[in-house]
Amino acid sequence: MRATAGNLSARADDQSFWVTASGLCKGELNTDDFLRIALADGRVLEGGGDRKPSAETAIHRAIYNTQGSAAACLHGHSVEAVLASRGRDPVVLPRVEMIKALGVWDDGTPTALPVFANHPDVASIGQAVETFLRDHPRPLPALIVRDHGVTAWGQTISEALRHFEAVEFLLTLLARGF
Ligand SMILES: CSC[C@@H](O)[C@@H](O)C(=O)COP(=O)(O)O
Ligand SMILES: [Zn+2]
Repeated sequence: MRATAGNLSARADDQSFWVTASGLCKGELNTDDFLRIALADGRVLEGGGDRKPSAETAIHRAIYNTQGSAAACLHGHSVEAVLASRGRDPVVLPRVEMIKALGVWDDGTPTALPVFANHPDVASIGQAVETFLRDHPRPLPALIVRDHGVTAWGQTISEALRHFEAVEFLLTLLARGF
């Protein structure tokens, strides 16, 4: 998570979630570096002090508001995500063994990762994500913002990390010409 890129969140209860404060190095976080956000309207409910919530909080909120089972969302940037998201919409993940880490076990399950435009106004990305996830009730547990990076989610932090790492592996295959 180079140069303060990335943001991490976990659902707190059925009304709110914790998200990393904006602009921080993710390798140096402590418990003061998280803010609790209202799912209903994005207001800061707790924590942070002089810190602001992640600039990409709206994307996390869209996921929690549409994926009832999502308890953690992880966002990062990688060279491979930028390369693989260029010229592909959606990004169809290769059906190699690692696809099973995303819960894809048969040929009938689509492996298309939705691609969202990297609008400067992140709220509009969040709106696009919410609209897509409401229209696609059984999506892959991840999405990609073009020229930017992946956000993956899961029912636990560990599962969200597994999904994130699996997507990054599969994007690396595409970026390397698979
Ligand atoms: C290195 S700038 C990256 C940011 O613009 C953003 O994309 C990001 O992932 C981190 O934003 P943040 O507000 O710190 O959560
Ligand atoms: Zn980002």
